[in-house]
Amino acid sequence: MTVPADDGRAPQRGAPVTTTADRLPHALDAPEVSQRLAGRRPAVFLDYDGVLTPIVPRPEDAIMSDAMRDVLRSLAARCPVCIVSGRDRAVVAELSGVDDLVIAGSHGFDIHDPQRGVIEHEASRGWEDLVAEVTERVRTGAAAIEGTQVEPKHASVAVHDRHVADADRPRVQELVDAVLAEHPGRLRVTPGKFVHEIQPKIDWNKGKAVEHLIGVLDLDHPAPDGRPSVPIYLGDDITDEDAFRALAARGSGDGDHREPGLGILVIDPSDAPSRDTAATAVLATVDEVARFLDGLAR
Ligand SMILES: O=P(O)(O)OC[C@H]1O[C@H](O[C@H]2O[C@H](CO)[C@@H](O)[C@H](O)[C@H]2O)[C@H](O)[C@@H](O)[C@@H]1O
Repeated sequence: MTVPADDGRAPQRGAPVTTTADRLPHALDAPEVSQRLAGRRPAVFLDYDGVLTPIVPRPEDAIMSDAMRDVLRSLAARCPVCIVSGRDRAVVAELSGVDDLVIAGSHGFDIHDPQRGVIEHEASRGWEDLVAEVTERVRTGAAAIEGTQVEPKHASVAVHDRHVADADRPRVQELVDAVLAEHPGRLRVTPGKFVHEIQPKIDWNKGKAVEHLIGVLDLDHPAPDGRPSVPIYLGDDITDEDAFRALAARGSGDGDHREPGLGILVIDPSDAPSRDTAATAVLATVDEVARFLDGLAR
């Protein structure tokens, strides 16, 4: 359960506090961030689109810059770094040009560590036939709607409507609704930017994936140099709020002595001032993300 940050009530113990984007401090100079990091080692979880690359009109053009790749390499030499994306894992690896980081693709359903191989979890399998059937259904249905782009993934299928005429957008929604109705209770749609993402209806999300990774990577024990790790998650989408909430809920008392994490929302607050968020701080652009990560790497 979440409670608003400033409604006059004290936050409930264990409940992540939410606020709006326009009230978040800026991560590059927020005492909330520097104090939380002091004497600790960051463990960094990064969304891809809108965080490591700017949002662009076509998904296949979101290629990570050489400068961002250099920043990630420097950071990964100092602390754990994982990419947690809605995209297919192989596509993240290709677009980022990075093959030595942990990547959680398909909204955290498909996790791979270059050292450990595929990281299994409770939602790792069981939905393959459903996703294959739905992908074909969506491909067929979307072919009749000009401007749609279907993106098949390991554990979901996305239908983009950024380039669909406004008059035709309701047809995309109708297609999505029809597909869901054909599989009652078995599918859900996750929100995104001009995209409908159809997934198996399983209690798994980026927040659960991050918690799972914290366990598998042993991040709740001190680093080799003795410092505790502070998990930090940077994301821009509504689906990233699951990760912000998961990190904010840590270390809230009642025997939970884990280091609380930091959520950093990547959004220009003037674009979405009233966006509810469980993040602790904000960065406005991908360039600011690079500066922030570069600071962590030093
Ligand atoms: O979790 P993320 O790594 O942020 O991925 C979220 C979705 O990103 C991609 O779509 C979005 O970015 C595209 C490129 O900038 C843009 O053209 C599109 O309109 C956006 O929706 C990706 O294609 C999706 O599969 C991801 O789920």
